[in-house]
Amino acid sequence: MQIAVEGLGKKFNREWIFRNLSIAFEKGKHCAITGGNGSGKSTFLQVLCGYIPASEGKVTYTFNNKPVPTELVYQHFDISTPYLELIEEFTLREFLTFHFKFKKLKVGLTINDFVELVYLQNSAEKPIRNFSSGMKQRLKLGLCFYSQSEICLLDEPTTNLDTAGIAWYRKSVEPILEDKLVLVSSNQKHEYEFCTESLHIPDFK
Ligand SMILES: Nc1ncnc2c1ncn2[C@@H]1O[C@H](COP(=O)(O)OP(=O)(O)OP(=O)(O)O)[C@@H](O)[C@H]1O
Repeated sequence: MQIAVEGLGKKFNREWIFRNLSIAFEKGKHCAITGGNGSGKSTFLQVLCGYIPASEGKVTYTFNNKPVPTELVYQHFDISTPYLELIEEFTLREFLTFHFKFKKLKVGLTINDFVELVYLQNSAEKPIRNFSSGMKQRLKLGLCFYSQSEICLLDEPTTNLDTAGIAWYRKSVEPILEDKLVLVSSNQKHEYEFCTESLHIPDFK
């Protein structure tokens, strides 16, 4: 699996957020996307996965040596970002049942296993609108960790997590590193210590 980024640029109105950005992401080479607040880390991740269009350049995805059309790329990744909306009216169990009709849960896991892995076993029948921000964050991360997708995009993964939650994140991300390509947009080293590569967005102004 490979994601090739060539001459990528994104501007909002007349302001270039990044430009002339070329890089290749490959399985096993987990990458930290770094830069200060407002430098364009989230924007880069969203362009990468096709949520918002590039202003110039292109992103090409290859799986099993075959190119994947942009409109089908979503089948291969999960993204956790502060902007991601959950369906607040659903209970956790209803939400997971719905979500895993479209995405595949990791082989061997059940929805009950998932709920335990994200430490939400006492909240399976609770509406998501009543979750705390840390509970929602563990849910978002779990959706990335425990799916069959090959790519895991994590935007500020420990946002809203307390010390125990951060320890949970660090422990939970380790086992997925063998199966998935993980890209982490972050300013905090403890979120991306496992990464072997880095991309500093301000270098592409
Ligand atoms: N939809 C939009 N329209 C106009 N400007 C935008 C839009 N989305 C982001 N921006 C601008 O693009 C720049 C980069 O924002 P982005 O959220 O990608 O930064 P970031 O590096 O992820 O920041 P942070 O670390 O604070 O989360 C900012 O100046 C932001 O105001």
